[in-house]
Amino acid sequence: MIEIRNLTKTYGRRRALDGVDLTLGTGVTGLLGPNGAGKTTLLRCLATTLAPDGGSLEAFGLSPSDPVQRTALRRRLGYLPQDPGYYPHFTAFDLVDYVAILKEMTDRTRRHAEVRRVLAEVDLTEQAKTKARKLSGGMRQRLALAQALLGSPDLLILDEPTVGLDPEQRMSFRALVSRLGERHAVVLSTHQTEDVAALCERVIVMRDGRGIFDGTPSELADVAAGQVWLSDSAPVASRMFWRTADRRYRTLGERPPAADATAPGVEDGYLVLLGEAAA
Ligand SMILES: Nc1ncnc2c1ncn2[C@@H]1O[C@H](COP(=O)(O)OP(=O)(O)OP(=O)(O)O)[C@@H](O)[C@H]1O
Repeated sequence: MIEIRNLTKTYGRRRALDGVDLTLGTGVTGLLGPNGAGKTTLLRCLATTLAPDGGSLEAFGLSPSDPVQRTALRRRLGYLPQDPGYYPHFTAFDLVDYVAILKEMTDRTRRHAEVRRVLAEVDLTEQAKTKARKLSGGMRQRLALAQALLGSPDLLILDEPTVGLDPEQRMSFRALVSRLGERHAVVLSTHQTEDVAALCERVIVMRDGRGIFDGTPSELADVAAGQVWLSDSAPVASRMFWRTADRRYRTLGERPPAADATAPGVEDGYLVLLGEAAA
């Protein structure tokens, strides 16, 4: 459905994308990677808001480099950018309606029905008449998602959708996105390994403008197999350890004295992978 081949993008002397190859289908795909890895740049190319320098990108057989096909592609995608702007004095309804007008939904009755539908989908029906500036951060994030859902796009592109949400909001947001993943292709970027474990069928780890891992969350966790340990005292010889909720020490790497082996999680695999990539 989406084919990306050898995609490159350079800002000045900085290679933000350094030959990305990717094929995407339905379901939820997560892009994970440290700051500056190129996630936003890749999502912006996919959302057709940024032109790559080289390589090819095609979604649903449509290429954004062709103006006519680009317009057709835009009709089939919804995009939640990293910093969605909003007009503070608009109500939730008016904001989504405004985007619907920009999306060329000209029939007023049908457009308003669609605005009500997407507001209900993100559980903001009761806030429809509330001004955007009075909404909480989590509600505003859901409002931004609502505009991306207009017209039931085949492809949803979500750039760090869980940023700024509290744990409860994150949980309901994840439930919403995994529900959407049943019907749409969803690509999201995140710094939260819990997001990936909870809702992505596939995870791509990026670093320095390249994909360095492509697999399921449990395959990513397996990268740290045999390298995760729990002990009662702090491991003196290791720098990769942290306190757990049950007041033990979780160590990545060599086995500390008197430590028990434990099953790796997505975060463990991610950290080991980044450590290996940096070595
Ligand atoms: N408009 C721009 N002008 C110059 N450099 C840019 C621009 N946008 C991004 N970059 C650089 O390109 C690289 C990739 O940035 P990008 O925002 O795609 O990374 P990211 O993985 O999304 O990072 P983060 O997790 O911090 O959002 C970084 O080195 C960044 O500084």
